[in-house]
Amino acid sequence: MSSSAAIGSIFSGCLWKEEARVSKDRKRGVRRLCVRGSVAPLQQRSMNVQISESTARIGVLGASGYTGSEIVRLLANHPYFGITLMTADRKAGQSFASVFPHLIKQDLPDLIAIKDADFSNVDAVFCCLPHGTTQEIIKALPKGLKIVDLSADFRLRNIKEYEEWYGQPHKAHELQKEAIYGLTEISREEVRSARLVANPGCYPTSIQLPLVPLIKANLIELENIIIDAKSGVSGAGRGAKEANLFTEISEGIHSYGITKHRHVPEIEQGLSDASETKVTVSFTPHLMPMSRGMQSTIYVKMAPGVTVEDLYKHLRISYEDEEFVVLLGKGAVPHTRNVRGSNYCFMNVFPDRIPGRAIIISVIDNLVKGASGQALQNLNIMMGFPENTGLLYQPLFP
Ligand SMILES: NC(=O)C1=CN([C@@H]2O[C@H](COP(=O)(O)OP(=O)(O)OC[C@H]3O[C@@H](n4cnc5c(N)ncnc54)[C@H](OP(=O)(O)O)[C@@H]3O)[C@@H](O)[C@H]2O)C=CC1
Ligand SMILES: CC(=O)N[C@@H](CCC(=O)OP(=O)(O)O)C(=O)O
Repeated sequence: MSSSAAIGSIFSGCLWKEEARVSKDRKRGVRRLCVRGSVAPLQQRSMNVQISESTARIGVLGASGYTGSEIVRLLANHPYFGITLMTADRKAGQSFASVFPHLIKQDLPDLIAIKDADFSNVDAVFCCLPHGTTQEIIKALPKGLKIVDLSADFRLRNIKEYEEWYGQPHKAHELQKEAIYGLTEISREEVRSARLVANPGCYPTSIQLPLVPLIKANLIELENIIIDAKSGVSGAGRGAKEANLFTEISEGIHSYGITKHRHVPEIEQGLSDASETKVTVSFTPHLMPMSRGMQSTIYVKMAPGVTVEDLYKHLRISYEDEEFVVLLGKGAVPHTRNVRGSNYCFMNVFPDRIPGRAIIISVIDNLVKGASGQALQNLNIMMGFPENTGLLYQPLFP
């Protein structure tokens, strides 16, 4: 797809009132959503976005997994992206609807093995594969493709650090240099011109969104950042594991990866970039008996003379123009259930009872802002579309 055939300029923050129906663009082999709709500008911030009438052809690698299927769900409301390729491993050869019956209404290609994939029919891919399998697969993809990789394989700039924390050799050093870390609100401009985006991990997304602006503004101390985080079980993927059985997870919570979780270097990389000095954190994740959702509770010491009101004001200024990051009203507690199924990050900041300290709470849906939603936000930017396209799903409640 080329976005050069401009037919108009639109506004960022558009609210699409959609009437969608599925049809098939036979010439391009795209099964797509045709959208008739009107654009209601929410903010008059013209971006002169180049809109083409043609639909970008999307491949979803690992479509039989949780993040892959979440991409498919989100693309149901995307007017410019149509899925032409879906791959699986064990489930190759099956229809997508037989693996995910809840998405039966979408007209989709069958799941095939990556070795049988024809990429001549694809403009961009979402790579939703386990880390460790991804580097060689991406290395072999045609060079013209835009790629958003949801795995951890290209998130760490320091190859040695990757090899240490992931316990395996990195197999695509050159690509690592090219990859842009796609925490959208923080690195939007670099994402715009990227060919390969490393989509952040779910915990690092929920943690960096509040901390990066506060660190950049020197409002918090860099020592003694303590992060207590909790995730729903879908964060562990769909593959069967004894530790993730209902009987192991329900009616209890437990910590895991204490001091050793793979997201530590990713969080520290982002916070160190923000402060331009090495930052270390204490990070302990927990598994919660819920299918989706993530909360990070972050304990920080404020810089001398700084108050919680200063943190609040700075977060408000940092995110007031952002569609997906929401600083709640003073005192309101972010709940994971209030962002479920949506691309929102809700956050807030509270005074600790210990003077000089603050408590920050950030919640996301691990599968949306923590994975597939942010991935779509990034690809929209890479392809020149408004970044909220297909992402205005409101949270599911209850
Ligand atoms: N779940 C989450 O909340 C988040 C996940 N991520 C990352 O996104 C990636 C995908 O995660 P998720 O969707 O949860 O994982 P799943 O285990 O649910 O899905 C993995 C997908 O990859 C396919 N697959 C597995 N092994 C191979 C292989 N060797 N070659 C080709 N395809 C393979 C599977 O196919 P099949 O099922 O047919 O065997 C499946 O489609 C991972 O790297 C994960 O760490 C990132 C942020 C959050
Ligand atoms: C509940 C659970 O198990 N969550 C996963 C994190 C999911 C994620 O973001 O994983 P990647 O960094 O591998 O992409 C974990 O802790 O490993």
